Amino acid sequence: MDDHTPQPAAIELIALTKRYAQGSVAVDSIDLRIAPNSYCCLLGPSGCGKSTTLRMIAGHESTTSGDILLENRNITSLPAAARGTAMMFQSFALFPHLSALDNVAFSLKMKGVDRTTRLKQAQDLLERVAMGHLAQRKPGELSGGQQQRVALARALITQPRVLLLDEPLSALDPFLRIQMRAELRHWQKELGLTFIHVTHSQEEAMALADTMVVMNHGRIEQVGPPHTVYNRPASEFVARFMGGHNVLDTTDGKVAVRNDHIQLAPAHSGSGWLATISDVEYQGTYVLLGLKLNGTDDSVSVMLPEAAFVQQPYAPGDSVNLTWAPWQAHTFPPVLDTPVATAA
Ligand SMILES: Nc1ncnc2c1ncn2[C@@H]1O[C@H](COP(=O)(O)OP(=O)(O)OP(=O)(O)O)[C@@H](O)[C@H]1O
Repeated sequence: MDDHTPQPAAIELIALTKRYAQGSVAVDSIDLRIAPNSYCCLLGPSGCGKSTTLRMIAGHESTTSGDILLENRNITSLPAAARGTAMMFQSFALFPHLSALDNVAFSLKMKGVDRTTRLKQAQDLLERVAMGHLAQRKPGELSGGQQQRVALARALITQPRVLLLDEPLSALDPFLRIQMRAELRHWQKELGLTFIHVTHSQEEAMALADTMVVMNHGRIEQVGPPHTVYNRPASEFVARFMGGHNVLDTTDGKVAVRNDHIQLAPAHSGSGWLATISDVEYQGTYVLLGLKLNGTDDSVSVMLPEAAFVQQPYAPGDSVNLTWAPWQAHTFPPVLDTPVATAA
């Protein structure tokens, strides 16, 4: 292979489609390439098809049509255990009555690997995730973070090329969730594997992903690094779904303006869009203002740094002028029939 040969994608989806018996299309002919050794988050509202996509990659759900390639190998019809993928589930789904060691060794036991070999491999993996000293503990005797590491070791024992994570953090309390996501990111880089993580949380996806895949109604709306998706949303849906944006109808068509890119001034002070403050929410480092555009039912949100708010404290009922720099009004690219969704 010469230096210019592109590396095969860790996972490539080609026109992947899932139609359930009742006729509804859960995943609608999606094309996607996921780069090797990357953290990819599938993100979207409930029902957009992200879990179905993950389950098809895992082999836990049949495909209606299309192909799934793992490092250029067509795995579409292979059983789950033969694909080179492993799955980590919500809340880690450890067996409560088994020790950490037996949890990790479990799938080797199912494969008929002898006891000495499987326990040795399980112990080695627990050492790798810094859990060797707690191998005999049961899940109930471990912290959330320790349980996550056992779940990771359990998923890794089959030596997958790609780890699939289905909302692994969603059942945790907010504090632990933030700690655990930092750990997941650390382990992905440390192990040099590709992680594909399904979440409905924009914040989680932005914190974790090298590549975000935003889905809606079974289709891919946008693929890209978090910074690009946030600053250059490909559609009105992405701008609204990612949050932090106002979608405004201007003479140039619809534009997205970040709520921290809108300037406020008292209404008598110049030209701009006239609005009335309806809500003031103190959030610590910033203050979030809700406004109604005068003469319309449209709402706008504006985020002010705390210091700016202290200098000019606005209150519900105040009339203000809204302005933004022209380069901070993001227009949407024309809609393509077939979304281009290449991340590798
Ligand atoms: N077994 C099934 N039979 C019929 N329809 C299904 C089945 N599983 C999922 N669906 C439908 O397929 C669509 C996509 O579902 P999917 O679970 O992939 O969405 P999701 O984005 O993961 O949502 P959530 O975040 O709520 O889990 C939904 O409309 C759902 O109702």
